[in-house]
Amino acid sequence: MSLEVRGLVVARGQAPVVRGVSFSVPPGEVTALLGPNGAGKTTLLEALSGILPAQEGEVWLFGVRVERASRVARARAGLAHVEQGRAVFPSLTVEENLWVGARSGLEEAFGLFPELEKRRRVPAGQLSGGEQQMLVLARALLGRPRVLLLDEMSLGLAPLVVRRLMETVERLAQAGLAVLLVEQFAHLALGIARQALVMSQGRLVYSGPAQALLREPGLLQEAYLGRLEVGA
Ligand SMILES: Nc1ncnc2c1ncn2[C@@H]1O[C@H](COP(=O)(O)OP(=O)(O)OP(=O)(O)O)[C@@H](O)[C@H]1O
Repeated sequence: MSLEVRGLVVARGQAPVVRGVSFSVPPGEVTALLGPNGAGKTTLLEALSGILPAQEGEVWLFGVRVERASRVARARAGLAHVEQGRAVFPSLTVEENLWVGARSGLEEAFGLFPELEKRRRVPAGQLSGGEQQMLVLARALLGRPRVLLLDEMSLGLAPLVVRRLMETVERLAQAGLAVLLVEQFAHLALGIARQALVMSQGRLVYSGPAQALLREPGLLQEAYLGRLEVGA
């Protein structure tokens, strides 16, 4: 397994927001992490990448325990986290934004996103929302991660643009990456995922094949409402 999580508890202030979550993310596929607003998905990703501390539980990256390791150490171990919010440096050009990430790998990034190559000397603030998201993703990939955490890339983007991003995510997984994808467009996420996890009120209420949720929309609805047991 690329990433393994056991009994993870994470708090915001005094209140536990992630309450004993266990799952694993294998290489070479997308695992979708779904759930209603406030379920704890962002908090979970932040604890995985070391932005927030874990109160209890274990996080394993390629067989090494990292729940007390720094953010930088986890990044060095192969973890990349694309946070919510699409933060680019607006006054820097596309190229300069990528140089902030690394000095090499630019052509690879442009291979993945030809849209960006055409606009490499344009200030990132002038890009469309979709192009900015491609830039953020390209920057995360410059470090050649082996595990990729993606938090709601689609926020505020048109469905067509989201589809384009999902296709790229699918290709990245096919090339060997382990992807944990938090996504509001549940059907698009399930369409490229093998496994799905659904969180509700800090707990995992579904953990199983993505296809099962796609085939039975009622199941997804029940999971969102927190009426399913894990593994259902
Ligand atoms: N910075 C914060 N300080 C205190 N509480 C927070 C903070 N951010 C989130 N919370 C609370 O933690 C809980 C989980 O929020 P989180 O953002 O992790 O959920 P989410 O599933 O990612 O939802 P969303 O889709 O809205 O981002 C919510 O009850 C939220 O109100």
